[in-house]
Amino acid sequence: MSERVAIIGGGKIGEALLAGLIGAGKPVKDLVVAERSAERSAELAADYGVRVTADIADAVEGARVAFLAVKPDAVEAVLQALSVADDNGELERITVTLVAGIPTTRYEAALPAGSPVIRVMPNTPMLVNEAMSAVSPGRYAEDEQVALTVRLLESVGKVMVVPEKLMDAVTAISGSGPAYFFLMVEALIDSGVALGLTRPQSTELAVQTIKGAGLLLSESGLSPVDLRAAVTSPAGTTAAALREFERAGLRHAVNEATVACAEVSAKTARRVEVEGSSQGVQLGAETASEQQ
Ligand SMILES: NC(=O)C1=CN([C@@H]2O[C@H](COP(=O)(O)OP(=O)(O)OC[C@H]3O[C@@H](n4cnc5c(N)ncnc54)[C@H](O)[C@@H]3O)[C@@H](O)[C@H]2O)C=CC1
Ligand SMILES: O=C(O)[C@@H]1CCC=N1
Repeated sequence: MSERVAIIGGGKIGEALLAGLIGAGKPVKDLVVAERSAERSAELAADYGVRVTADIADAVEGARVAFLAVKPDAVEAVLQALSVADDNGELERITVTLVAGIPTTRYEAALPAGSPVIRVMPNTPMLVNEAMSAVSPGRYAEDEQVALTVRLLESVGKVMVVPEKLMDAVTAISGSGPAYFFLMVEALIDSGVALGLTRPQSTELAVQTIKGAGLLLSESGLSPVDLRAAVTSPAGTTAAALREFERAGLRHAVNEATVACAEVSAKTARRVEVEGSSQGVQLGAETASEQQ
């Protein structure tokens, strides 16, 4: 892993990628972060010993891969900076976007003709090398460039290659998914306190339970249905709890939540375009709906 990697945007997901790559053995000298917030830059430089610059062109100079980890509404400014950055000569730079909802066609329209673009939907467990990342190659990305991107992402978790039309669904399951489980654990901790546990007791019980349940699911090879059945004794305590979840419409809530998430993802490119044009920002020619 000697390729130089630039991360543009040192926020939550940019830091997760940075921490994950360093944890996986990527030398800090091969990493650079472009971050516009001075406060955030100082934090990242102090915590990871990585070079941080506010200048995107400086960050991507000589980089084999440029990961984009800014919010969707900052993408256009980053693309403008990238389009004026020197090309890498022989070394073709791969633009790997971690941004939700903006299609590869948008980047391809703004970058020099034929630039390889790869869209990725990661998640924050990348911080502990347990990411789930879905990868969709753009039309100019070559197999070797996809393989390099997959290899980098595999060093911080699991990777699945999917057609780009599935990215909204992926975002609704794994991209935003960690938040659903954190909400569940939050509610479980509060419930434990209401039942008489101290908050530290309830937190330890709930956190170890979600960790153990996740490991059991991923390592046993059994389905969630079988594992749930194994916990549920006839006329027992679990059956009483599950009946209340069903009565409250948990499955329906999960379904509605993921549909809402996917819809926001699908509308992101159009929203950014409308907001950008109302602020006089020019975006690339193609929209998400043209691409899908
Ligand atoms: N947070 C998450 O769980 C996930 C986020 N994503 C995607 O990752 C992207 C970033 O999300 P977060 O890390 O949560 O946001 P964030 O707001 O924590 O980080 C964005 C960072 O980009 C920096 N930035 C903005 N414009 C810049 C520029 N022109 N040059 C340099 N730095 C610039 C900001 O100062 C900020 O530190 C989003 O597009 C989101 O859709 C994808 C999967 C999961
Ligand atoms: O909430 C968001 O928009 C981002 C994308 C996936 C996870 N977080």
